[in-house]
Parts: sequence; C-alpha cells; structure tokens
Amino acid sequence: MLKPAEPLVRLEGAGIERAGRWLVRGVDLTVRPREIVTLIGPNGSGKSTTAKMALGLIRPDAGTATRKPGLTVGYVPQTLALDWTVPLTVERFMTLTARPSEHEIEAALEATGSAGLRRAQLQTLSGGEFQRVMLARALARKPDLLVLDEPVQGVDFTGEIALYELIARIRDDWHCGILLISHDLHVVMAATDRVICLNGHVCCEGTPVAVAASEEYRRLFGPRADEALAVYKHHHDHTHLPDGRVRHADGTITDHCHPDDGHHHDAGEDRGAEHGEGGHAR
Ligand SMILES: Nc1ncnc2c1ncn2[C@@H]1O[C@H](COP(=O)(O)OP(=O)(O)OP(=O)(O)O)[C@@H](O)[C@H]1O
Repeated sequence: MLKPAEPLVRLEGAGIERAGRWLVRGVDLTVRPREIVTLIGPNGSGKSTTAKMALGLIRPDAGTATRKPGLTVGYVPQTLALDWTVPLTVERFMTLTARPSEHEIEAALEATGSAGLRRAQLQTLSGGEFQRVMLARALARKPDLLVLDEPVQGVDFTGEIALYELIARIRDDWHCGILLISHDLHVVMAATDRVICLNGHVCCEGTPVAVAASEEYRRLFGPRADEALAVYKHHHDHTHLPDGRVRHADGTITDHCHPDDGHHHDAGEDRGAEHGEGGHAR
C-alpha cells in the first residue's frame, strides 16, 4: 500500500465566526504535494475565508489549521491594493514584498509565459497577462504550496483554459501543491484532482466526477453541473496517486506528468473515458 505524502496543509473541523455569525464551519481539507484541490461554491460561501485559514492569515475560531513546518507559500489573492497611478514595472512589482534572485524572477516569468513582459508597465497589461504576472510573482518564492484565489478573473474563455493548463503544468514542473478557488465550474472541473464544494460548510467533496454526481452539488449549481462534468470527461487522461506519482492512461507510472513524456494522448480520444479515484485532467 502506498503511503500518502505528508499534507502541506490540513484543516480539521475549521470554522470562522464574526459578529455572532459562522462564515464557514466544520471544514476538513488537506492539500498534499503535487495535488490540485479546488474550492468551489457560490459568492459568499466562504471560499476565500477558508483559503485564508489554510494560509494562516486568519486563525480558526473552531477546529485547527496546521501547516507543514517550514512551508513556503505563494499566494495570489482575489484583490490587490495597488496604487495604479504610480508607474510600476513587472520586475519591480515582483520584488515589492519579497527578494527573489535574478534567476528566480527569470524562471518564474519564463514558466508563466511572461518573460517578454519583464520591463512592461503593470498598468498596460491585459487581464490575462496580469494574472500570469501575479502567478509569476507567487512562483518566484519557490512555494511548496500555491494558493490561487480566482486566478482567471478578467480572462476570456480560451485564456481561461490556457491558464488552467498552465496551473497544472506548474504543479508538474515545480512539484507544489495547489489550492485553487473558483466559482467558475466548467473549466475548473477539468483541472483539479479533488473538489471541495462549500456553502458555509462542506457541501460535498471528492473527485470531480463524484462531486458532479452528488445531490448537494446539483442542488447548488443546477443545470450548469452537467456542463462541468461534460468538460471534465472530455479532458481526463491520467490519475495522481497518493504518493505523488502519476498513473497514465496506458497504465504506466511515472514520478510526474508532463506534456512531452509521451503518455498523454489527444483530448479527443478521451471522450467518454471512465475515471479512477483522484483523477484529474489537463
Ligand atoms: N471580516 C469579516 N467580517 C464579517 N464578515 C465577513 C468577513 N470576511 C468575510 N465575511 C463574510 O463572510 C462570507 C464569506 O466570504 P468569502 O469572501 O469567504 O466568500 P467567497 O466564497 O470567497 O465569495 P466570492 O465568491 O464572492 O469571492 C461573506 O458573506 C462575507 O461577507
């Protein structure tokens, strides 16, 4: 039996209370190395609050939040308090709150396809470019855990797919665990190992297929639930094992998955494929 990797972060029965109201309650969550865990749920369901507990930015009023000792976290928040009237290059932006080396800045920009933007002014970037730069800034810290709160804001549908593919590639190449927040169902279902559906508490959780099939999820999202599942089935082609290794559609197991390793086949071949536990798609 394979031993699962030690969690990077674990919430157990965690909850936050403000002014006599529980914003979220009873949340159990773990993110392990090389795992993508996605929090979905309607507006105000407690996704950002849960992520902040996982990050250690707020302390749970009930339950516990534990992080692996020495954990390095990269965080892309939903909103950023920036003075947009002050000129700021991408390079400078990346060094505002941390001191990454030249090499780390270069590697992070390269990995997010933003190398050409290094000297660009932040104010001139498109929505998609800005999200990639935000990702690069978080990556430059060489995080064990990346927490991405709505990373596809301001990005069109094609850009959204590309961004989720990039996130999966970052997990594979940088070996980090990723906690993703989204209320955007269709693409995110295809880009995650495990989904946790929140609505003030954990409504349902599991593989994308298990969640999409659950009553609670269908009640919450209605007909859009089927759309999300269709996209998921379309793209699936490999499964992440509990120890971080990857079982491919052809049955072989490797330490990681990468588009060039010869195991991946065209998404078109995946139509109607069945899914194992912990499956995810790229
Ligand atoms: N510091 C606070 N004090 C009181 N209420 C708060 C506080 N922070 C958040 N809330 C409330 O808690 C609830 C959950 O907020 P949260 O930002 O976690 O939701 P979310 O699922 O991330 O929403 P969205 O999809 O809109 O980003 C909301 O009703 C919000 O107004």
